[in-house]
Amino acid sequence: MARYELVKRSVALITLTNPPVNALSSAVRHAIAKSMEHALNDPKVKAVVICGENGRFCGGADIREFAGPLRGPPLVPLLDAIEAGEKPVVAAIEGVALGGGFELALVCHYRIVHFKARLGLPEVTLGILPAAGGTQRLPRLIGIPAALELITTGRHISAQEALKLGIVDQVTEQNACELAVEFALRAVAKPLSSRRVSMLTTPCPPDLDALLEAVTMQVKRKARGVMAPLACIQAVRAAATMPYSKGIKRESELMATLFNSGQARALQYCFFAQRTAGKWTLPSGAQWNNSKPREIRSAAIIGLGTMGRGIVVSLARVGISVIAVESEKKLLETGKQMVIGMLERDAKRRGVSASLNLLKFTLSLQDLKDVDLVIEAVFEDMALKKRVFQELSKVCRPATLLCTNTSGLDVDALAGVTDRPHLVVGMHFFSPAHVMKLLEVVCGPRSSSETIATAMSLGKRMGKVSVAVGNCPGFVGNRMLKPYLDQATFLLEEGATPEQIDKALEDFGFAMGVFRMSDLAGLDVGWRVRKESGLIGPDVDPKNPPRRRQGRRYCPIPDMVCEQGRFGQKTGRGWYMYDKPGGTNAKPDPLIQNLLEMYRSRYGIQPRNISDQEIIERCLFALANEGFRILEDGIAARPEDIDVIYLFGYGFPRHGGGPMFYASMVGLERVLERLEHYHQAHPDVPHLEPSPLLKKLVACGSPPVQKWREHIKTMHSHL
Ligand SMILES: CCCCCC/C=C/CC(=O)SCCNC(=O)CCNC(=O)[C@H](O)C(C)(C)COP(=O)(O)OP(=O)(O)OC[C@H]1O[C@@H](n2cnc3c(N)ncnc32)[C@H](O)[C@@H]1OP(=O)(O)O
Repeated sequence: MARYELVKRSVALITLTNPPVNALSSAVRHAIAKSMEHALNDPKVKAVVICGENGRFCGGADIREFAGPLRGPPLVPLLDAIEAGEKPVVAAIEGVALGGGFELALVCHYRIVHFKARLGLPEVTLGILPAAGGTQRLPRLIGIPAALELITTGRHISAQEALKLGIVDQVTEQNACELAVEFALRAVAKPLSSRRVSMLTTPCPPDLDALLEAVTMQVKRKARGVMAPLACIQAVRAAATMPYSKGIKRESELMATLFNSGQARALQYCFFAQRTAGKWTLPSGAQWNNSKPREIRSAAIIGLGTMGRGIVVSLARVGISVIAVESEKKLLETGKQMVIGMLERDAKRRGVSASLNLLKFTLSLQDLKDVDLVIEAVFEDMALKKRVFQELSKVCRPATLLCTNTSGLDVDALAGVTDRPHLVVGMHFFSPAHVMKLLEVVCGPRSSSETIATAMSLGKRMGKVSVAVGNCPGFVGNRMLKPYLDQATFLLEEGATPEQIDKALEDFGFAMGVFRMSDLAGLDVGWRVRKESGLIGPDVDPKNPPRRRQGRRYCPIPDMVCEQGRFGQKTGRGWYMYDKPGGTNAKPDPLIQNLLEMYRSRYGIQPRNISDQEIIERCLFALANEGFRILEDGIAARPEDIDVIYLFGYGFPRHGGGPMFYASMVGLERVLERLEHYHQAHPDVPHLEPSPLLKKLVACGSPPVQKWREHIKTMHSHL
């Protein structure tokens, strides 16, 4: 857990050895304590260097240990003792120094950093605060404003920024450990008192209260309802107003308010869920660690609409040559200009040069014969997509992977029109594709494991969080969206307004309420899907009651909104009104209010007061209920995958953990009871009928999310 060596006859070299990130597990803390004691008591040792094995200093506390009882030596006294020791201690930082790892570096008297290393206090992203003195030492070292920013955002910084801020003493391109040993030898004769950060006086700005107030407001605006950043601010205030001995107690009290909170549990769950999602597995036994992806050097994108343009940018900026295809000259030229602009802006922001040389624009599919992979991003129309796939089959070399960016159409039906169904897979990006981190990799029944591995690995290369899902209408994300949207529109019928529903969801923590999100996405997309699926238009049986379709409750209000040409932000009108087409400032529209009133009086609906609790329960429990069905159907392999999709693709608040984790946190019994209640009140809404899996889990004593898989029969997995 930590290796102890004497080097250069007088330097104790302590190497943390806890792969993969040298986390401070109880065993590691124990080993550090023992090694330090040895070093401080051995007269041969004049100085100490602490480093981490395999080029990684330390990734912080072992997050997995947070779930159980705390064991092993507590970190604060251990770190205080290192700082107080009479022999100079140098941290040799390579790779990462994060969280408790950064706090360990802060108690060392000197810090030598490799130029590629990253440092930071990301505890806030895990729902806690840096409680091993981080909130007390960092402000003393770099001042309140800079410390506040780092601690409340959890941002990682580069070695260069750390040097500029005064956190580290030297940045090196050499081996940091070797340099640290030299440095330690030179430090032996020097006094240590000014190197003990906890003994420094915090440089305090004259307008401390105003600064703290401004940061509090900013945090509340950015992360509504999130507790940890507010606790961080209070801890930093203590660093400014109290001596270290008192500040550290305050830090510990504040940590106690967070440590066992639901938000901390949710955020820590998200950390691991995100990593679990990459570990896809198929019933055949093929999985992430036994399926080799192909190398992709060149790709083609068909269609330069909003999605296509974002995908081109995502590929080109990671060094893949891209041929972009459009059907008309004018569309090609517009798309080209937009892609170039996007890439140039992106490159400027990242301080690199735009990879425009990787791009080629063409009107001819014939130009695609040699590419490694094609992503089709044409209009969401099955007949059109089939024509494209047939054509691609003829044009591309037999080994080319054919991918579709459809947001819900049958990937296997597309595979079926090609000469290579095993090389067909869905790559469902989210708009804007160069910004949104989610990628659903849709595995058709005939997609080969190599094809899936390639799509997953390409997603990772583009910086996406890729989740493997099965093939069904809407896949995971959009399939679950339907009951969520339905509940929102039923609530409109019953008396709520779009603003009220959005506010309840945004107060819950969603980045955007359902109606603002729909306005952003464009209301015409769903309208077209409803027409194609026979819910509206000439195929509807005239004898059908007006608010029922296909034997269940149906709300036609979204169709009425679209009939007025209100397609959302792009037309300047939707569920809200905007200053102009493309505007983003949503204001309640009296015309929508009138429409709702007329609608209710036409159908004799007496509007009622609807509580925020009912809004949250009906929307979110219906969402999770569909998630349970998706698990039963084998469309998602694990609840973590569903949660990751909602966190990264649909703005579900991280501190809620995702719809499935949220359901488990509320209590599955409670979710079941509320769904039964709402289904009784609305028997014509099948989505409110509790899923068999939910009932089964409750009957089994509501196991934690991580154990649900054991209760799912995978007989008919679609993955
Ligand atoms: C209870 C004792 C009291 C302690 C009091 C002091 C309190 C301190 C608070 C903290 O320190 S909280 C932890 C702060 N640190 C972090 O948030 C860092 C989290 N890790 C990362 O950001 C990244 O993992 C990384 C270090 C930047 C490396 O990224 P990379 O992409 O290279 O690898 P990953 O796939 O993310 O991780 C590999 C592997 O390691 C697991 N892991 C990473 N960090 C930790 C950790 N701190 N604790 C436990 N496990 C960790 C990760 O889950 C992966 O595991 P897998 O099994 O392969 O999925």
